Amino acid sequence: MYIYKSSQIKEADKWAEEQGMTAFTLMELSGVGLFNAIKQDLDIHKHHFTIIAGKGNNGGDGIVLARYLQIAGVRCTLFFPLGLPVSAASKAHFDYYSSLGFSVSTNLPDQSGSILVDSLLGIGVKLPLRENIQHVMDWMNRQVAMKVAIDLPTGAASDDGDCDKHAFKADRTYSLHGYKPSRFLFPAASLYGETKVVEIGLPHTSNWKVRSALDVAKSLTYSGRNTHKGTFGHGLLIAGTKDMPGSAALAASGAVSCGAGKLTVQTEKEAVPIIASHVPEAMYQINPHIELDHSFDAIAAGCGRPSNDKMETLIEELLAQSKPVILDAGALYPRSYAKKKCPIIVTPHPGEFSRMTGKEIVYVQRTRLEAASAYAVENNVTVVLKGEYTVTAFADGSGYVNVTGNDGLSKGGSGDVLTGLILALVLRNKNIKEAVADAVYLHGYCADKWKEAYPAQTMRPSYISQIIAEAANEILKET
Ligand SMILES: NC(=O)C1=CN([C@@H]2O[C@H](COP(=O)(O)OP(=O)(O)OC[C@H]3O[C@@H](n4cnc5c(N)ncnc54)[C@H](OP(=O)(O)O)[C@@H]3O)[C@@H](O)[C@H]2O)[C@@H](O)CC1
Ligand SMILES: Nc1ncnc2c1ncn2[C@@H]1O[C@H](COP(=O)(O)OP(=O)(O)O)[C@@H](O)[C@H]1O
Ligand SMILES: [K+]
Repeated sequence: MYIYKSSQIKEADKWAEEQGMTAFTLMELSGVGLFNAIKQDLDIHKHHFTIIAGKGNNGGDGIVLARYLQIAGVRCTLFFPLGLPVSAASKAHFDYYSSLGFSVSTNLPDQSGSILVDSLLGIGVKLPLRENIQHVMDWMNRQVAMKVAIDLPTGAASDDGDCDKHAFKADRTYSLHGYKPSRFLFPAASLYGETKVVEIGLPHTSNWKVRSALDVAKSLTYSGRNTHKGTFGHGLLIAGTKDMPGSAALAASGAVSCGAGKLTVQTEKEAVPIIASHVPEAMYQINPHIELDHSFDAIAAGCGRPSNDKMETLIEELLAQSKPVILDAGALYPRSYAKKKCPIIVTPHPGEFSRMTGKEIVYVQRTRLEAASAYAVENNVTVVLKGEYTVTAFADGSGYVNVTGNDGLSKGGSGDVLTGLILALVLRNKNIKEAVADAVYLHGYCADKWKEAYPAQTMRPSYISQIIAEAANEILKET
């Protein structure tokens, strides 16, 4: 499924119009698409729909939906509390609707029917909400009904996570043509409820997508013939200290459980027996340097390591060699990647990303897609900006939003496991973009599997590696 900013939707509409697809027709396609999607999800004949429409094209979608519901014999009433439609396509649909003898009102009813549809504002919203609409929103939020938003909940921004305090709190949202970025950006994301995309027949042009099980399955099935441990790559994990051996153990377990052919852990001498007791498959190295002609196929560095001069020296060595490098935790600091000779993947959580970029965490969180993408393009690196709806942004401006994972992962050590998973999949898949996005998906999927069976709080980061096998099986079954 694709993600579109409001400017991209407007461009798509303009392009379609230039090809002869009028705004009136696009609105018809939106309305019929909404009707079909809602009919599929709900027993519409058992409900009474109250549709609250605005003066723009979001309101127009509500008018078309109301017509299809009325024609199907479903109880439906249409209200324009802000006044009658003003946009040309909405006016035309309003006239057609009225010509069929269906009535409308400009006053709010005493109470909503069992389904309340928010068709007030969509991507044309400019926050904050004006006073004239605030009381309408408050009335809508007070109603006891199933609350359904068209395109986006009124009062949520489209392209960032901003929202108004009077915004509509939807149980379900039907988004047209693609998700809007705010679906994945807090606080707006919490207004959407369950969200579905309604196709309206426009071709897809966005290079931002939500990663799906189908995309990931490829990574899990490749095995090959006549293979040996070298086939699946030799990874180097630079992680852990004598005080923090656990991070290295978690990342190493993640890497071997997810398919790394061979793994060497570079760590402090005192940490070796502890890590080895968790990961007997790994080999160990104490020398804290990387030679230019090393024999590893990919390197991950930083888990359980402090940010200090020693780390910076190591990173200079890493940037000078040519194999893919994953940088996490102590390896994440503001620096230039201009002289790098290798593909770089940085995996910050929002706090680390704020430290790397000098931007406030609140700003980072509200603009995660934009902020991660700008950094990836500017520095020619891959960015995995972690958290709920992890954003993976690539140097070519494209990216993925991840929808797997849950609060069971909100525990120290989850990020270390992810680094191990990314290392393993980068070793196995020459397509780094796929490898990174797949690792992020799989990591979250393991947590979702746990949460299906047990309370999220009982999840431990170390379980992720144990769940991978079953999770991989399920992903394959889903596709
Ligand atoms: N390809 C697709 O996906 C297609 C999408 N389509 C649909 O079109 C929708 C976009 O329609 P749009 O551009 O007409 O804007 P829309 O969201 O109706 O808002 C404009 C209205 O909001 C008002 N308003 C704004 N801010 C406000 C505030 N703070 N407080 C109060 N009022 C405020 C503004 O008032 P004004 O500023 O003009 O006075 C104006 O009346 C899109 O979301 C989708 O549903 C399809 O129909 C076609 C194909
Ligand atoms: N509520 C959540 N929903 C989805 N993923 C989450 C959630 N909380 C944490 N995670 C994931 O868990 C991992 C935490 O990483 P990080 O903050 O680096 O932890 P640590 O450094 O302690 O290992 C990230 O992959 C993040 O996306
Ligand atoms: K809406």
